[in-house]
Amino acid sequence: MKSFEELFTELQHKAATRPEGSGTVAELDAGIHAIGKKVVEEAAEVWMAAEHQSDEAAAEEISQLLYHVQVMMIARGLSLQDVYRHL
Ligand SMILES: N=c1c2ncn([C@@H]3O[C@H](COP(=O)(O)OP(=O)(O)OP(=O)(O)O)[C@@H](O)[C@H]3O)c2ncn1[C@@H]1O[C@H](COP(=O)(O)O)[C@@H](O)[C@H]1O
Repeated sequence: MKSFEELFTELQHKAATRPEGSGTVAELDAGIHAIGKKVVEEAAEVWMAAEHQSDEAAAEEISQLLYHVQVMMIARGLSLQDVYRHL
């Protein structure tokens, strides 16, 4: 299990070191437009899971949405602090 902050640190490291086979690197290379489509797709899956599926399924979809939002942050060069200061 990992926290939001720990995942963000891991993804920043992947972006910097670009290991072979990383889905994060592939998604970053696909660009903002493609990442945006994943964010919207996962947001819709969160909505559907929350309305129609189990707590476990909803939690899993939410984790995937958080992942893609973090990838978007890294693609835009945003830090956690850049976002947290709006919370
Ligand atoms: N937490 C995640 C994570 N959540 C979601 N995803 C990706 O988002 C996709 C969403 O799943 P779906 O069920 O919607 O599958 P899908 O629509 O069929 O997905 P695709 O066809 O787009 O692959 C998954 O297939 C993963 O590619 C994630 N990919 C990676 N991570 C974590 O990110 C870290 C770095 O991963 P890599 O860069 O791949 O090493 C690791 O700790 C991973 O556990």
